[in-house]
Amino acid sequence: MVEGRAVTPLDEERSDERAVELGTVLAVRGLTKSFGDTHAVDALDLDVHAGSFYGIVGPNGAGKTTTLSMITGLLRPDAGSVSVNGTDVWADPAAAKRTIGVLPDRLRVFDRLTGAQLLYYAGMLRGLKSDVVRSRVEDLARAFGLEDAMGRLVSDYSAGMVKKVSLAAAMIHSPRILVLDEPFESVDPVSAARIVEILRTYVDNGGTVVLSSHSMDFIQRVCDHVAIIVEGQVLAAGAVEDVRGPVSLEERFLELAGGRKAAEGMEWLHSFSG
Ligand SMILES: Nc1ncnc2c1ncn2[C@@H]1O[C@H](COP(=O)(O)OP(=O)(O)OP(=O)(O)O)[C@@H](O)[C@H]1O
Repeated sequence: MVEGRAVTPLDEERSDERAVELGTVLAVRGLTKSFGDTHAVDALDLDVHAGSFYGIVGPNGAGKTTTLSMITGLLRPDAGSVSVNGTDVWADPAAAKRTIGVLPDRLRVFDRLTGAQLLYYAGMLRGLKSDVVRSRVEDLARAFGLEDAMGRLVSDYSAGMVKKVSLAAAMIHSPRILVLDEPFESVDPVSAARIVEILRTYVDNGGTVVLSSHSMDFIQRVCDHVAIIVEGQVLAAGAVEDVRGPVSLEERFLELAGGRKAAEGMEWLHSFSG
């Protein structure tokens, strides 16, 4: 645990109401999940304040997707609690999900629909009125640069376009918090810049973004807070400047995740056959 870590015993005693009063939109306590012998998430704590742009980083298999899936009510934890905007996600999933927009990893979308149908369907599922949905679909298509693709089947979209339409679907009900698992994977730099702008405006207006990414540069540039997760535990969390200290976030990450030893013991690779 390093500087900037927000969790104290006092935090743990804090009621959900008090957490909201203090501006904590997401409070995770002791979250745990195993798959057989694999301890994917191990008593993980996390606090995210309203209006944060919060990045979650960690090596492959660190437990990021498992954590985000439990936070968004998609995967039941073995132990621990998640409170979103004062609602316990696993005690009242329906209420919690109303306030969350989610872009899951390895997303399966209804790709036999057109982009417009998919967004319309997402809005109707969220209980919005038909005319509201129609106007939001138009706004989202414009914002994500998908106007020309709205009439085409999602199955014919490129990987980046699927990401964008899925992100648009996650936002249609104006959630208080957006939880995005690797939102920029497969997205071109121009679209990524556009998405960042949309997310920044959302955050500037009081929304909260929690996203996972493998790009330290992106997290350092865009996020105000970061948590480094290794082997299912938070090793460092807090304001990006506090977590990185005098070095770059990438260096700090490599230090904590122990990524410098990888090439040792691979001398045979340089012996070149034939
Ligand atoms: N459904 C599952 N069944 C079995 N093991 C799983 C399952 N989901 C995740 N795991 C295991 O849990 C661990 C954490 O996986 P997770 O997908 O959460 O990592 P991650 O940090 O998102 O990784 P990446 O950066 O590669 O996406 C891994 O060891 C993974 O193999």
